[in-house]
Amino acid sequence: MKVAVLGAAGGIGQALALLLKTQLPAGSELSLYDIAPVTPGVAVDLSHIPTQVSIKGFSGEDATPALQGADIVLISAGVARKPGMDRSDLFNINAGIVRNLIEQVAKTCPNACIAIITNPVNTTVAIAAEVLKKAGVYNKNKLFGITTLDIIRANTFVAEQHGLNPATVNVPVIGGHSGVTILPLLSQVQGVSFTNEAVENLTKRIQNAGTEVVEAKAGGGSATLSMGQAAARFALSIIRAMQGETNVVECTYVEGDGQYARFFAQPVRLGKNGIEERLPIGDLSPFEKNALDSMLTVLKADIELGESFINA
Ligand SMILES: NC(=O)c1ccc[n+]([C@@H]2O[C@H](COP(=O)([O-])OP(=O)(O)OC[C@H]3O[C@@H](n4cnc5c(N)ncnc54)[C@H](O)[C@@H]3O)[C@@H](O)[C@H]2O)c1
Ligand SMILES: O=C(O)C[C@H](O)C(=O)O
Repeated sequence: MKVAVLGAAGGIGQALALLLKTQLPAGSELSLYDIAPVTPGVAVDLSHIPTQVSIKGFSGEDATPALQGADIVLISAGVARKPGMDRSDLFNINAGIVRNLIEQVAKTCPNACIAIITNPVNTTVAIAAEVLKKAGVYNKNKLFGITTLDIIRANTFVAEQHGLNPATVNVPVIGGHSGVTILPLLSQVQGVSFTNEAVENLTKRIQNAGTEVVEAKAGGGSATLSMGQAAARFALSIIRAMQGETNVVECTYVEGDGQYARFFAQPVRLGKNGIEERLPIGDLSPFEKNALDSMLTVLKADIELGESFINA
């Protein structure tokens, strides 16, 4: 199993690489790429951790050497938010970075599972899909936007509020990964009930949690460590499913049947070839139905922006 991390010298990339070096199955290969010259050094640093995971680092303009033979490509290359910015403000820089990297993935490891962290995720995943389509190698079962950070935040906040062990809480989060498009389904949390006021407040906090970190870091970037953990969990789930474990389910932003929007975050069952089954979002409360209806204009516009970036 070979996992490539693109953007590996960044805040997320380094945290993610550390978690993968210590948690990937024995015999795996970890390949780190970033435009930053420090990247081979990050790999040397991690290589001193005694695990049965081999690691190499690559820098410069060409990602190809890092991508040769990759089964999974995780992309966090790009710029992060500063206070006062929305994720959509990152589009101008990150759209071109994702396009360029996906073109190289399409040529070098077209059968890999590709998971995108780079914001704005609602749009960068659409960009990736269109680049892969143009190259004739798009497989909608192997392209993911990572929204796991929304799930782990929701689990943490619910557990804190109700005095529970967060490891036992599972909040499905659907829609997309920005503002109102992030919709936690609190009505589906087993064994916990919420007042209407608590649902509104918690939903807002989960939607705003990225901004909470951006403001707390005061110009020093956005979530990196929690995102490293979220991306590692998602990557390890893909790997467990590829290696034959059954019933591995994660919420992730994927191309589905288009019932709500072309791309939509929903639970999926992972398998040997990426998505095995897109699972239903289940019953929604009146609050959640209303929130779902109201997010769709924003989500569809985010997706169209990505599609037209490639096809215009
Ligand atoms: N999906 C999510 O839930 C989520 C959560 C947190 C952050 N993010 C996003 O992840 C991205 C990265 O965040 P970060 O905090 O790691 O930022 P960072 O600035 O710390 O790291 C980004 C890295 O990308 C590299 N890079 C830039 N252009 C590149 C290119 N063309 N090729 C290869 N590497 C390139 C930089 O050298 C840097 O090392 C941002 O867009 C951020 O908004 C997403
Ligand atoms: O909020 C950001 O800009 C980064 C990320 O999308 C997050 O949710 O923390």
